[in-house]
Order: sequence, then structure tokens, then C-alpha cells
Amino acid sequence: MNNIIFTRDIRADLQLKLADFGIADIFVLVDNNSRNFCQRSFEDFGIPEEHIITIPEGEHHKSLESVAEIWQVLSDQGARRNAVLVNVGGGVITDLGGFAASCFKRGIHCVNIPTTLLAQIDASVGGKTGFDFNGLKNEIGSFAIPDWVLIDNHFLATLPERQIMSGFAEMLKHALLADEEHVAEAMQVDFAGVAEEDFLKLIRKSVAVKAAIVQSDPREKGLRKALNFGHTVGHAIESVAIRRGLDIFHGDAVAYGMIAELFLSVQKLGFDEKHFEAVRKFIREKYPVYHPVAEADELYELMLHDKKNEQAGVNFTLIHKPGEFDIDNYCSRDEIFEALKQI
Ligand SMILES: NC(=O)c1ccc[n+]([C@@H]2O[C@H](COP(=O)([O-])OP(=O)(O)OC[C@H]3O[C@@H](n4cnc5c(N)ncnc54)[C@H](O)[C@@H]3O)[C@@H](O)[C@H]2O)c1
Ligand SMILES: O=C(O)C(=O)C[C@@H](O)[C@H](O)[C@H](O)COP(=O)(O)O
Ligand SMILES: [Zn+2]
Repeated sequence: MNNIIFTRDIRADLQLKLADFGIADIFVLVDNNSRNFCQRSFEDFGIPEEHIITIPEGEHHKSLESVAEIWQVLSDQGARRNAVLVNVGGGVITDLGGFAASCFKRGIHCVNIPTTLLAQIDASVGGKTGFDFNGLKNEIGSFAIPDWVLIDNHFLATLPERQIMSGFAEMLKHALLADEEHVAEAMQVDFAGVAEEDFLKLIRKSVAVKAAIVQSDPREKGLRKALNFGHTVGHAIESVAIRRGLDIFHGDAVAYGMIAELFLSVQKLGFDEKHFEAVRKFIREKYPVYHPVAEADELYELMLHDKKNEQAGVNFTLIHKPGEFDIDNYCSRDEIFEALKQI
């Protein structure tokens, strides 16, 4: 956590942190929206226009082509190994930029300035980077902890409501991994206040849940699989959505995935059924109605590619009760098909 700064004055903190890098060249990675809405964090810093790399927004561009574009600019502009890439944007930008920085000349400096709720509480911290490949989520990637993460929730003022809810799904995931009280607090959040100073405390609390898990298992040998709760099913849904151009965000898919995986938790680990119903009701009310995106077979086939699988079958993180989880639960095809019907 000591490379994460929570601030309400991003310009001042960024200036301070960039000064640490001395004479190194600074590059900035943005997408069209973060460039439009978040440029104030680096304008007037004298960063040459050729050092600002803009890619189109959206998961569709979390691709090898975008990574190549970043490397092309860094290379054409003669970036040295002491250069810094500042990623300003949502999780797509921090994942792509983090990966590009971790490989360029075998690794340049990297600073994350997350500008979506999802990136502030999850994607920008913990060092997972990468891009989608062969129709599979995050199929290629590296673990690379950024030098700094600067989190200022003023940015959330321009974030569309659906994107706030997408990010909130990961906050709910962290709450379920933390304790009962955290879940109750999360389910009463006032979404109108996400850009207010008070909300920064909730962001900090959510990041603390992730940071503690990452610290104990940075490379996902075991415990970190907990942070993948909801993602076994969620990533399968999201992969189909990407293939078919459906309007389902990462957090939506994780929310649907959490319903299915909480159902498995009820069946296999005795998670309280009433609590499951309460979370399902909350998700059904707050997220777009789920229409099955594919036959269960297609989703199951995608789940077979999940990175948590270490033997034949599909591996889930399941929850006994908020704060008590169990990694490495292999579930049968029939159990998974039944769980998919619950969304
Ligand atoms: N590395 C990790 O640990 C980790 C964790 C969770 C999710 N992820 C990844 O993160 C991605 C999802 O991240 P996301 O939800 O931030 O998506 P995103 O990066 O696509 O951003 C969502 C949308 O918000 C726009 N946007 C960004 N900042 C804005 C602002 N301040 N105002 C208005 N619009 C703004 C973006 O242009 C985009 O259209 C997925 O690819 C997911 O796999 C990674
Ligand atoms: O940080 C982690 O660990 C996570 O699993 C966080 C997830 O929210 C995130 O979506 C992550 O990118 C998923 O990683 P993957 O290894 O399943 O691709
Ligand atoms: Zn996620």
C-alpha cells in the first residue's frame, strides 16, 4: 500500500512524484474519454504532444494492436529505460499501459492514475497487467507493480452511472471477501456522492482489502485467487460479450458471475441462502437485466480456459460467509449449468 496515494489534489501529487524521476522522459497513455475529461492532471507539465499516446476507448481495444501502438510511440520517440509511462484512464488503460511498460526495454517506470471507480479500487493496484487475446480475457499479461498509484476521486464526477455501477461490482466483491459489516455498508452506498471527499474513505477501504491479499500472495499461487471471486463465470460472459459486441461491462459480468458463484457457495459451502437472495436482489435491481448471452456449453468451454484451473475442470473461489472464503473448488459441469440458471 505504500506506493498508493489517495489525494484530492492530483496535479500537486503527480508533479511531486514525477519530480522523483528527474531527467527521465515522461509519456502519457490515455483513451479518448480520459483525455477529454482528465487532462487537467497533466496539462501545463510541458509534456510534448508526441509523448501523449491516445487509444480509442473500450474493452475492444484492450488488444495486442494497442500494446504495439504504445511500443511504437515509445520506440519512435526514443524512450530510454528510465522513461516513465503515466497511465491515465480506466482499467483498460492501466492494464494495457502497465503491460507495455513492463516489457518495453524489459521494463520502464510506470505510474497509474485511475479515473474510473473500477480502476481506482481494483485495476490500478496489485500489478496484474495485460490484454485480451484469442477471444479470451487477459490471456496475455504480466505481474508488474507500478511505481506509484495516485487515486483522486474528483475524476468520478464525469463517469457515466453505468460505469460507476460496473466499478461498484468489484467493491461488492471486496466487501464479500472482507466481512458482514463491509457488505452492509457497501449495499447502502450513496452513488450520487462518488466524487465527494467522503467517498474517498470507501475507496481506501476497498483498496485495503485487495492490497492485503495481494501482499500475501502477489503472484496468485494461492490466496490471491480470492480476488477472482465472480470472475470464473464473469469472464466467460464478458468474453462472449466482446465476441458479439454486446453492451456488457467487466463489472456487469462480474456482478452476474457473483450471483452464479454465490449460488455454488450456497450449494457447496453452506453460504446463507437468505444472504444469497439479498445480494442477488441487489444485483438484479442495480444492473442491466441479464439475458443469457450464450448456451451454457459455450460459457463452460470458456471457463475451461480460466487461469485458476490447475487440473482438468473448472476452479472456483467460493465463500462460506462474508470474510471466509475457500479457493480451489472444482465444480462439475452439472453444478455449473445449474448455477448459470440462477443469474
Ligand atoms: N488488473 C486488474 O487487477 C484488474 C482488476 C479489475 C478489472 N481489470 C480490467 O479493467 C477493465 C475494466 O476497467 P474499467 O471499468 O475502468 O473500463 P474502461 O477502462 O473501459 O473505462 C470505462 C469507460 O469509462 C471511460 N472513462 C474513463 N475515465 C473516465 C472519466 N473520468 N470520466 C468519463 N469517462 C471515463 C473510458 O473511456 C471507458 O469508456 C477490464 O478490462 C478488466 O479486465 C483489471
Ligand atoms: O487482482 C486480482 O487478482 C484480480 O483477480 C482482480 C480482478 O478483478 C481482475 O478482473 C483481474 O484482472 C482478473 O485477472 P485474471 O487473472 O482472472 O485475468
Ligand atoms: Zn475484475
